[in-house]
Amino acid sequence: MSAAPTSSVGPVGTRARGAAAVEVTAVGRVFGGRSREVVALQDVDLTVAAGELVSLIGPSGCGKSTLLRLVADLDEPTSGSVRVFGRSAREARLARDYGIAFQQAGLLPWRTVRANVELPLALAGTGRAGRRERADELLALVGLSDFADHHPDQLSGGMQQRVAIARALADSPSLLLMDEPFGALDEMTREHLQAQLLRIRAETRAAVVFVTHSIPEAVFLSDRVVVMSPRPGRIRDVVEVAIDRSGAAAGPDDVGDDLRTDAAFVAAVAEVRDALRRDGTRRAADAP
Ligand SMILES: Nc1ncnc2c1ncn2[C@@H]1O[C@H](COP(=O)(O)OP(=O)(O)OP(=O)(O)O)[C@@H](O)[C@H]1O
Repeated sequence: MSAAPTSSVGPVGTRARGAAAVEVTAVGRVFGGRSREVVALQDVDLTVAAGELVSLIGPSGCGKSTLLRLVADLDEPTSGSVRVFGRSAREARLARDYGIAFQQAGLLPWRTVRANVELPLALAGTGRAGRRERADELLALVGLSDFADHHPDQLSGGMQQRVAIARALADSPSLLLMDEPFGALDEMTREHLQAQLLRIRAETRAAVVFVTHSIPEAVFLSDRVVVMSPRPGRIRDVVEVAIDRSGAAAGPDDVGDDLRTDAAFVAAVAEVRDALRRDGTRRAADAP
């Protein structure tokens, strides 16, 4: 694997003023040796503005997770470049520019639920009282206040995932990278957390890159839905979602029902579905 150069524009390690949250330029990622090459991504260009919420959707194996991992500096591109707030993905990771919530909750089993949520704050040097207050606030948000002193193995998979989401939000990151974070949850919890994500995003103005298999989820959450094609993974279509979310997720019990029945929502769902079908990726829409 040869990595792309990761030198920064501007002073090393500083966030470029006015820079996009994510700027992916001509990125390719090839796995394996010459005889068994898998071209997971090819010629991918994607810009996510500060504060924008962009979903990636496409059939299994089209490279959604790979793209997210490149942004998170968990992997390096074979070609092209990835920049986060104007600096390299590595510098952004070291500066804790983003929070991550992936399919696997990835909690530390020896720490309590609260201590897991507090972890990013501890790394950031937040004092004990501040950490506890923020963790308890986030655990209330994801409906787990009663489990703060439990350990992860005492929780269901869905509950563990909610802890991971709370942890990703702990340090109020400017960018959230989320890989099917609600995939394992029951429908009611999923809709609740989708609505809360909109609310959190409105409050924090964080940019979000969100991988999902669900067309309604992508449309409900996103300013733009990026439709990817099967291998080699490329961006084939971008659907703008111009729905008015100002009334969505008004309170903790709101699940965004008004938005989900809105004519513009229904039309956008149809548009994304058409885009997936045009690309011959009918299997992508496997969620309600
Ligand atoms: N570490 C790796 N080594 C070899 N091949 C890999 C590796 N990671 C991913 N791939 C391959 O790259 C392609 C893209 O995988 P990726 O996980 O990004 O797809 P995806 O769109 O997220 O899939 P899903 O929707 O099923 O999660 C697949 O063909 C996968 O087998």
